[in-house]
Amino acid sequence: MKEVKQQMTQIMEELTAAEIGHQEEGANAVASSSSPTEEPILAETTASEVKETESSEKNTVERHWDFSNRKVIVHNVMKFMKNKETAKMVTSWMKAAQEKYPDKTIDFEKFRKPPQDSFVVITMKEESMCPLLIQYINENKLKNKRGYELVAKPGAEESNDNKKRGAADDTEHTSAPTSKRQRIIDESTSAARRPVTEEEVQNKVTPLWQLSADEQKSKKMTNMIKGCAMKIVANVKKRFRELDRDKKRQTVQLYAWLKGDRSVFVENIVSAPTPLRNKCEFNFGYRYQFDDENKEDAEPTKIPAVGFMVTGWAGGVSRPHVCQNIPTEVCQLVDLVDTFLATSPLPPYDVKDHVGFWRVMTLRTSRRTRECMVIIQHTPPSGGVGDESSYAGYFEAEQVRLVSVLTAAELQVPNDEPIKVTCVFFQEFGGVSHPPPEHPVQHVFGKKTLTERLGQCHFQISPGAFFQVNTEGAEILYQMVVDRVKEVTPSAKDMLLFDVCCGTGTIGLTCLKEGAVGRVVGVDISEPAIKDAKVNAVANGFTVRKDESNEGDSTPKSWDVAFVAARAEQVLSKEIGKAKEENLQFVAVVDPAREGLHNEVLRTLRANRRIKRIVYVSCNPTGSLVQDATLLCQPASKKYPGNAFRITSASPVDMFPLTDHCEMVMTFDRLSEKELEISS
Ligand SMILES: C[S@@+](CC[C@H](N)C(=O)[O-])C[C@H]1O[C@@H](n2cnc3c(N)ncnc32)[C@H](O)[C@@H]1O
Repeated sequence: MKEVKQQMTQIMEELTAAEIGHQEEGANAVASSSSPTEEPILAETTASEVKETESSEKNTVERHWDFSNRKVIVHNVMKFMKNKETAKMVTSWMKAAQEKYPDKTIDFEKFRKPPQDSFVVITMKEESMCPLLIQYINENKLKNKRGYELVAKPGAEESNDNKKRGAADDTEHTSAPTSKRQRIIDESTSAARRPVTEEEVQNKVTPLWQLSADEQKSKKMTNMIKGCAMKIVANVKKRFRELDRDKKRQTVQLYAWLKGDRSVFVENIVSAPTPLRNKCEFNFGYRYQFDDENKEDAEPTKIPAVGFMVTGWAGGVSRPHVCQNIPTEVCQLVDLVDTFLATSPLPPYDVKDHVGFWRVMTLRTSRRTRECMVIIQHTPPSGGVGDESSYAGYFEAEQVRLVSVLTAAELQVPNDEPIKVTCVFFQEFGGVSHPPPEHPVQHVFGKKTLTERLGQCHFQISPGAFFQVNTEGAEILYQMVVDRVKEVTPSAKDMLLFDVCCGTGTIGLTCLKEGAVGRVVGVDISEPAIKDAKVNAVANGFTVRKDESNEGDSTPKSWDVAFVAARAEQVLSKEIGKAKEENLQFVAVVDPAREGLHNEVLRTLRANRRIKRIVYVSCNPTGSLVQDATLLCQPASKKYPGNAFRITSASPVDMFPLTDHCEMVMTFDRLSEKELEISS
């Protein structure tokens, strides 16, 4: 504790307000097309160009990809679209997204559309606009002219692979366009190819693998203090200054809690006892074997395989065995699938040219319940996007053969009985990028869910439902939430918990089981997760509220839990309204995805005075948590009414040892009228 306080003081001294302010994105390196005959490869068009002259077909060639946090990539757009046509399409998305989120500003700065590729990269004016555009495109299931669904993703997510492809890609893109199949052949025989080293795999998957546990903790602590806690304080103070400048408003004095040096004290980080993941995702592709690595123009042998694609398609697939966060039973399954692929007539899917069959393998394992779920994603047997091949003749036989390989396996686990595969799903996906979580799966073997034990509860998990990826870490995280909820409980039975973004109901049900609250209302956008949550409630001994759509249901009137499958921003206010009819106190736990909470959810939480405490579990503490915390703590406004909150605890939990990620449990307590009083 002392150590952390010293660290905090030191950082406070080092850091000026300017340093923790918003960092502007670096300028893009853009070079003009050198030759008029050269095929313009990466056309970039700014929003002002679109607005000023729609007819402008100005193309420039960008030497380097720039995938910063303000970028959105939309896959499955038509190839060879004219610049004017692309501009029209992008502008129409902005307009529609703006209509959907009228209280936000959504606009883009520029876009790039490589003519022969089926994606467009859009640079938004601000980072916060990206999730809104992504949400609009993905949720509305926009389609291209051929009827393929568009898939929008944050540019940052695709940055690493593409950045690492770097120079090789530039060369390839600036040469004359070649046919898809020719390019595959060229690639596979490229003399420039080299084997990806084990160190590169570790650097990509577990970037902190060379640091000791203490060094990792110290690095993450600094990030949580500088990149999260201090940023929030700086942002809230900035809001006060802005209000001060706004003459129309009454001046609001800085709240007392923001005045000290240590407005937010960050507790010492607690780490998961093991880095092992319970969910691993691998790509199908080729492993390149070099018989003579020393030979300059050595040509590799292509071996179909499943594993990590750490340097993009060109680098091939690498074995995950060197990564310390991948359990041994998972590596054994990877080996088995590699052996299967060696004799499979169906090729791995080429993520670059969108041909081939086997795409992604997802494994979920539980060492506690000894279960293992396998999900195999593949292109439609009739061929994927732009793929003229047909795999239908082989698919059924190969499916049967793979299932029998998987289910015959006895996966050895240290000091325990072997684990067997308990369920297998296939997932047909014809899009270019990743399917959304609700994309259907086809059950082909065994159980339909995986069961995991956490604390005193057990949970069933469907293929499309979210579940924390580090079981032991999740137990620590949830206990922390239970403790924070218990702190405000005068009498647990009178306390109702709103579990916002509840997934399979884990947090709410754990709080109920631990006697921290008397009732839970959980909301999650994912239907499979909510179905699981309802089953989990009953399996753990609780009564589920009668579903209003299910008239004649014999569920008793008194209930312990209600789980609602909907967007939190659409139903939270209504659910709070219903709960107000009963004489209960409220506490909220929010655990959103990386984009953070929708503004409507933040507004609802602020406006409802009965919510005195919010426990915020964040997987993006230096990003969306900073924004959301600022909105909860800034002075009341028309848009965000209700007494502000203050941060009363900030506890980092390292759920992802060896990686840069860290989870934060932050407690927000509502300021009383007295605490809001103007003080000088
Ligand atoms: C980080 S997970 C947390 C799940 C759960 N609390 C747990 O610990 O397992 C985030 C959850 O937010 C859900 N989600 C995403 N957007 C949402 C929205 N707009 N409304 C409600 N839930 C949402 C996802 O389906 C996912 O289950």
